[in-house]
Amino acid sequence: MREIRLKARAKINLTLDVTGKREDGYHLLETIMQTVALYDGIYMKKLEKPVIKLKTNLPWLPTDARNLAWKAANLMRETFGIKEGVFIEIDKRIPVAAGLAGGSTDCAAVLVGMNRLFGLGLSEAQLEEVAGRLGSDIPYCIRRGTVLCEGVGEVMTNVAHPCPDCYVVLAKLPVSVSTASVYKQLRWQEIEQHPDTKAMLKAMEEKDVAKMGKLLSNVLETVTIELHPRIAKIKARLMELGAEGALMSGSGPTVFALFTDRAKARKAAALVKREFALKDCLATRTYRVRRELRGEHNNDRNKIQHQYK
Ligand SMILES: C[C@@](CO)(OP(=O)(O)O)[C@H](O)COP(=O)(O)OP(=O)(O)OC[C@H]1O[C@@H](n2ccc(N)nc2=O)[C@H](O)[C@@H]1O
Ligand SMILES: Nc1ncnc2c1ncn2[C@@H]1O[C@H](COP(=O)(O)OP(=O)(O)O)[C@@H](O)[C@H]1O
Repeated sequence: MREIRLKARAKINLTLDVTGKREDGYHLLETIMQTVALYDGIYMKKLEKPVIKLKTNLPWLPTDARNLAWKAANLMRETFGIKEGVFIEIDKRIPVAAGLAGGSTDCAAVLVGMNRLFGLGLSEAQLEEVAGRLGSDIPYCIRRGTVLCEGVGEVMTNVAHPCPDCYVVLAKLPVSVSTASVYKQLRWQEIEQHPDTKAMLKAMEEKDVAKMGKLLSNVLETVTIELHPRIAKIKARLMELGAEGALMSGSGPTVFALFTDRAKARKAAALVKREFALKDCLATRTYRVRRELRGEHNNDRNKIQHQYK
């Protein structure tokens, strides 16, 4: 194989709780992650020269070792003694620094692409292990689907009954939020309202999107909404426009809202985009991976055949 095209999909956090802090300062999480259909296009081609060349459609995005996709290719070359080089082109469609794991998912896709392009034969479990060396939510971006993530994101459990298919509006304020400063400002011991993760899993089992909407909860909102109160206004407007629920994703600033009706979701996205003068506001849908389409919730990672579409 000389070249490959992959779709690196974004994620949202349906619930996000902070349950403690590690000795190194990282916060311990309990979060239900969900893949959405929105993706960055990734094209990879083998090069004879031993170099990593990266190109993106965003002129200001770094294309050197600061880019997680570059880091992924580099780590794979070093770890597995790959002599040839690789050209990577990223068609960035996921808003950057948005709480949608755009960089992490590009990184995961490049790990998958290197595995296939160079015939390394690594299992999903092995890819997840390599991914964990590059960032805490990158193993999830390898696995995808509806996954309960604990630890700092790397302890993953496939959810028995994944999120029912529904429409998702993503609305990002044009502000940048530093994940590091959100965690730093979070007074996790004083949090009063914690997500009810078990109830969310039950609502998914019942395929009850309305119930899920009411249970959406993210403790990082307390910090980011204080910094950017317009996040709360966008949430309220999306609810007025018929959303079953609305929440900030990850450390923000993107707000997502769940809809059962496609036309309503598209209309809400168009209206919110105009009313709040947003560059990034669109309607997408939840994305299920093959194991979920087959009704499996196998946590034996070695048995899961890797599929990355
Ligand atoms: C908030 C979440 C939820 O899914 O997603 P995003 O908003 O990034 O999408 C993640 O926990 C984002 O994890 P990750 O992507 O690894 O965060 P990074 O930007 O690498 O971390 C920046 C800094 O945030 C702090 N940090 C990060 C993760 C964590 N569990 N606890 C922390 O305290 C650390 O100080 C770290 O140095
Ligand atoms: N391939 C990439 N795509 C987007 N951002 C990247 C990438 N590689 C590195 N970054 C850097 O990662 C930072 C966080 O971006 P991103 O992963 O999109 O945000 P988040 O973690 O909030 O979802 C950005 O400041 C960006 O410069």
